[in-house]
Amino acid sequence: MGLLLKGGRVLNLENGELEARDVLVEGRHITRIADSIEADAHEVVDLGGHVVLPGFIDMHVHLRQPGFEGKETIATGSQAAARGGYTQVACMPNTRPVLDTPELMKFVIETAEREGFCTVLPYGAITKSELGEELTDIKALREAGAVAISDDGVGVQSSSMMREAMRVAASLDVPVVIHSEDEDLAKDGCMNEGVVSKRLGLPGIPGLAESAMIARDILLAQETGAHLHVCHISDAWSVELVRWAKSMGLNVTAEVTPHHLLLTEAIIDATDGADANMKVNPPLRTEADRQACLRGLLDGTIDMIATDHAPHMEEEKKRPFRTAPFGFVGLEFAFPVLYTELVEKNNLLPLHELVQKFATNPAQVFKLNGGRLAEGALADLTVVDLNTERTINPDEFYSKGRNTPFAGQQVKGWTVLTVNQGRITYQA
Ligand SMILES: NC(=O)N[C@@H](CC(=O)O)C(=O)O
Ligand SMILES: [Zn+2]
Repeated sequence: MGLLLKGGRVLNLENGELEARDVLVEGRHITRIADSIEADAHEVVDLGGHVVLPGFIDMHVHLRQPGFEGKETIATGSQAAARGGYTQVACMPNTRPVLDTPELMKFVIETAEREGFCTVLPYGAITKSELGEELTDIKALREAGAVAISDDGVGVQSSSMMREAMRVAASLDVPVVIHSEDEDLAKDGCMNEGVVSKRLGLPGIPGLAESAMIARDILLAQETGAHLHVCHISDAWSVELVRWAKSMGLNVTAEVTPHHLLLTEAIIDATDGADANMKVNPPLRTEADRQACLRGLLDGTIDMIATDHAPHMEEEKKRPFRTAPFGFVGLEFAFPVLYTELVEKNNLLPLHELVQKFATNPAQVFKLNGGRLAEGALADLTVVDLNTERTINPDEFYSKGRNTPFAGQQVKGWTVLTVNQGRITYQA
């Protein structure tokens, strides 16, 4: 018995047309897409004209397991992902212990298969315990299923260590995914360095702490031939550097978060730094930085959207701005908030181009099986309602995290159905 999705409109990812089609899923694959498919002998879901998209892929999430299960688990985080229309997420290794061994790759993959609601692709750490002192066994991590390597949460400070990591990664065709942060420049800042941090008397993190590291790593990627992927880009010069690297033909890619595309430090200014739910790393920056990120996304300098879903406990986020942990949740509303702001309200790009940044591009860049809607493709898909406006309400989250500055916003584009490898993982 197959799963028959009747009466949906399938998005043509090339030309943006919405085509009235039925979609038949058998086993883990899409077996037919046609004007009308006979319903007998299949489980039928009526899509009522809603829009069928390839399942979203998020290359930057924190699932917190093992070690910080109070913040999130593989089960709750992947369920949040499914609710947000995601079918694949790549989880960062800044857990406890850090994901730096083949056994831990196996632990994440098997826990997700047993308890999860989407495909979970673990990152292996670049250095043991993310201490920046000793390289992990990158080959063994890859063989155990690491999607790429990253020390996300911290930057690799030592240039020679990063150079060696890129040499090994290049020889194994493993992407190097960087949290670019020069700790010496970032010191113990808690927000963007500038007029607002000065007014509030809070220690700042300059944009340079990010861009200087990106410059270093682009040069190392040039020398070693590694594929360099830049995480959560937030600064105008960083975007410029990635644009330059691409123009030189280097294998450099980048992601941006919904918050760096839509928010600035002005929200911290307006609330006098009283709410640590506005604290994230890299920090919300200036309007000029935000515009640069937006331009980078629109002209293809930035390849994809990633949420950097980073759940923390409510008590932790109630601490003063200076001492609360960095991070926002994002999986459950990333698509609606960007669809509403970029496509619906401001007409900055068409729907199918936004979807490319949510699905097609991450699949292509990281060579994943996904991001396609076609007969024979993996049945990873999401169905969204582009008409109904609803409020982003943290009380409804499947994630254990409630920490988001987007709470209360009214947005459209909510997922009504998610299918991961033929299995319904979310239904509104
Ligand atoms: N982004 C954040 O503010 N926090 C992330 C770490 C990270 O992605 O750098 C976290 O693990 O909480
Ligand atoms: Zn990071």
